[in-house]
Amino acid sequence: MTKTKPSSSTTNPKHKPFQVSNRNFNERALLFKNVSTRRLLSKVQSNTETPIKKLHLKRRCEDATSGNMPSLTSDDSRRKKVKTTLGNFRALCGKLGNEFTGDALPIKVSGILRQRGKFIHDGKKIIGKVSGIEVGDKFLYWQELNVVGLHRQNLSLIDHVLKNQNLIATSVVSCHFDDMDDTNVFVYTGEGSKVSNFGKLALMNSYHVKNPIRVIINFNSKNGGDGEVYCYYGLYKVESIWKKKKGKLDFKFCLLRLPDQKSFVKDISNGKEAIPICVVNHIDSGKVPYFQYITRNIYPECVFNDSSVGHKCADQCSDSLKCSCALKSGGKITRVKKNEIKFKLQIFKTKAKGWGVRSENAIPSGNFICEYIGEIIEDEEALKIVDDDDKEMSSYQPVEASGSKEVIDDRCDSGRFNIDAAKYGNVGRFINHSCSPNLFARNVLYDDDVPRIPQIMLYAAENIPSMKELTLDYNYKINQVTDSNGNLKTKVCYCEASACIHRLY
Ligand SMILES: C[S@@+](CC[C@H](N)C(=O)[O-])C[C@H]1O[C@@H](n2cnc3c(N)ncnc32)[C@H](O)[C@@H]1O
Repeated sequence: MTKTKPSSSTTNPKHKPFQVSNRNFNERALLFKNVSTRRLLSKVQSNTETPIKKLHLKRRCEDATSGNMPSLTSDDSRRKKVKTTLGNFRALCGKLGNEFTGDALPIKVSGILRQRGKFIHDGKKIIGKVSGIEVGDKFLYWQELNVVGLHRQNLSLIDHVLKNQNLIATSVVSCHFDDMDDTNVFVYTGEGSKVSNFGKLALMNSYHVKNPIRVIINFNSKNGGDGEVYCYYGLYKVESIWKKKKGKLDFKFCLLRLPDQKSFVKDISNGKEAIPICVVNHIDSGKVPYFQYITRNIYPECVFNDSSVGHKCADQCSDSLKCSCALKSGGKITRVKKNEIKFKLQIFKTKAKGWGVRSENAIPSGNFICEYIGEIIEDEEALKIVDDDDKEMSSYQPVEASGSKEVIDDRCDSGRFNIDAAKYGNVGRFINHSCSPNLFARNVLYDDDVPRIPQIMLYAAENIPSMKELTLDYNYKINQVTDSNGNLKTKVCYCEASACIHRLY
């Protein structure tokens, strides 16, 4: 995912607000003088007092429909239709996945569905809510947005329509998720080849018209093989426009979320977990430090180069007494089919330990909570991280698979693996240590993963009431943690358990 510096403030001195005069944007210029939009936009005047006038553009275009108009089909049945259509889309993708790859696959599938007349609201560009779609809905392909009528462009990030002779924006797709510290304010930078000048004009007009615009955020993971997810954030209106540099086509549009919509909690997993993971902070104004959310471990190169690495038991590890991997972990290897989070986990700010994790649902003992995911690193690297741990509360001690030193060894040349979740990780990276933990860790082999290096799965060790912090025993040995120079390191434990030994290590 492209990471940009958060820039939610509309008072950034670098980006002065600009206003345009009607003279610079008129249909005559666009239609008859063959003046390019670029040239027109370059005439945008900064710092004029004239309010932005509506930009007119005559073009043959289908007429706009309001999504809020009562429709013959009820919203419920439309929703069912949306779900069925998306189900069909994904089933077809699965079917044709061997014949078509990359972008060709969803394009092919969308072509088939169009031929079959399966597009919802086909031919209509809706302004406002699209019946059958709800805030928080996720889409796996750009083309799915088109099929359900949420965003009718296959190439452009800004969709638009002619309404009363004005070209106005109907929806925007953005990859700049990091601009959204607060989901009520959305700063759209509108950069890149997929933002047409018509799109920008439409957004400018929407500033004047104040029509609702659908905002769709694209989470694109480059690591961890998690693919793309598009999430519908709801309806917004253009509140202000900022011009970055005089004479250039660089604009920022500040969009505000419209009231009276389903409340929306930012999901720190970016839609990658089946159940969204929200962040709450009732302690201070601190934000969760940046990391990339992944749902699969990232393995070092040596794992793939070394054919001896990875589990190769002919009997698929069915006998833990014979299996070498299981023997290495004291016969403790478990097999699981799926590592999907089933409980509504929440990341929250604790009083003394930085961020922690709790569940909004009560968790019965023995249930799977989550995997501890990150980058698999070797011991030497892990030492460097121990060196860094004093710098800030939310630094990450690498967690050894199983938490005990004897378990996983001889995988890479230099020995054991540790999991470092500092740059890449999942919700597991926020689970704190307790001397009386309510979770326990197990090494498991994951059925479909190659190579089969054990992964760390976390389970409930007892019945856990809702909103109680989930904790783990980090299993550090007191007076045995040293930095890379061999100096002994200590850390105070703030777990507050009656059995607390007051030292983490
Ligand atoms: C895996 S992270 C856990 C999430 C972390 N609290 C955060 O804010 O991101 C481990 C770090 O959390 C802190 N921590 C976890 N449990 C703790 C405890 N019982 N007492 C003090 N600090 C703790 C330590 O700084 C430790 O290095």
